Amino acid sequence: MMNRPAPLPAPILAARGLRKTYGTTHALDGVDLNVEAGESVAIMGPSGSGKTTLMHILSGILTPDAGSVQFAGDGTGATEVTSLNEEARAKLRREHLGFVFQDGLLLPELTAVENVALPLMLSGVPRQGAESHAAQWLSALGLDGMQTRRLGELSGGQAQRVAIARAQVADPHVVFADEPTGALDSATSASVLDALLDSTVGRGRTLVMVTHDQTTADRCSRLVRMADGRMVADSASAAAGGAR
Ligand SMILES: Nc1ncnc2c1ncn2[C@@H]1O[C@H](COP(=O)(O)OP(=O)(O)OP(=O)(O)O)[C@@H](O)[C@H]1O
Repeated sequence: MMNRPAPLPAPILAARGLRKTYGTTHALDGVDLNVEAGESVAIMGPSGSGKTTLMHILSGILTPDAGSVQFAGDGTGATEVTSLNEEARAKLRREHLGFVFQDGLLLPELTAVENVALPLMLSGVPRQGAESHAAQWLSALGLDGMQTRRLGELSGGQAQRVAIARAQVADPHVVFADEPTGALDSATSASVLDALLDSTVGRGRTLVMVTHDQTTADRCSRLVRMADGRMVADSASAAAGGAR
């Protein structure tokens, strides 16, 4: 038994006062969000409510008009993502963040193992080492024997598993997923979601996921709801100590 509580770790992501406007549209209208390491956060809300904009700003794909995002997962203290230039944000994304999109976005001319190895090779890992690590991830995601298949030779669920392997291969602290099962039937969707959760929060990593699907959201430890560019509900603040 510990006789005093461990110090609270800093959130892995801390967003303050995020605003983003497109013309007269307030895509984000003052969003604050802390994400703790090991959480799986589902972001839900109507179409156009700002979910993707929020995720893109949290992950340094987009910069906000106002507000800040701090990332504390690279072992060097908190990095103010919003003050980095495009090149530094690209490096941070490549080395510390993973991405899974609805349509996988695999390169069709590359094999599964080449697609998964690519992020490592872009970070300077030699091809052989990158591909052997990629093959291990494909295997962990149930894709033994699929290494040399191209996108057109994979089912939708298999392609999403390849996309998950690619998102994990550089061992990112946070994986961002935008409707990762949105294009799949419900049985395939459930097994791909299992793979995504096992490979992220199952290993103590953090998952931030946009979804329209309540069943998918229910598998996450936390649910954040957006409406009109604002966060209108957060299960972590609804229950004392957070809903985990
Ligand atoms: N590049 C852009 N240019 C102009 N308007 C944009 C742009 N990106 C987003 N918007 C607008 O900002 C608002 C929020 O968009 P966002 O994509 O974040 O919503 P969302 O909740 O992810 O929607 P969906 O569920 O339909 O994907 C919408 O009104 C959208 O039309």
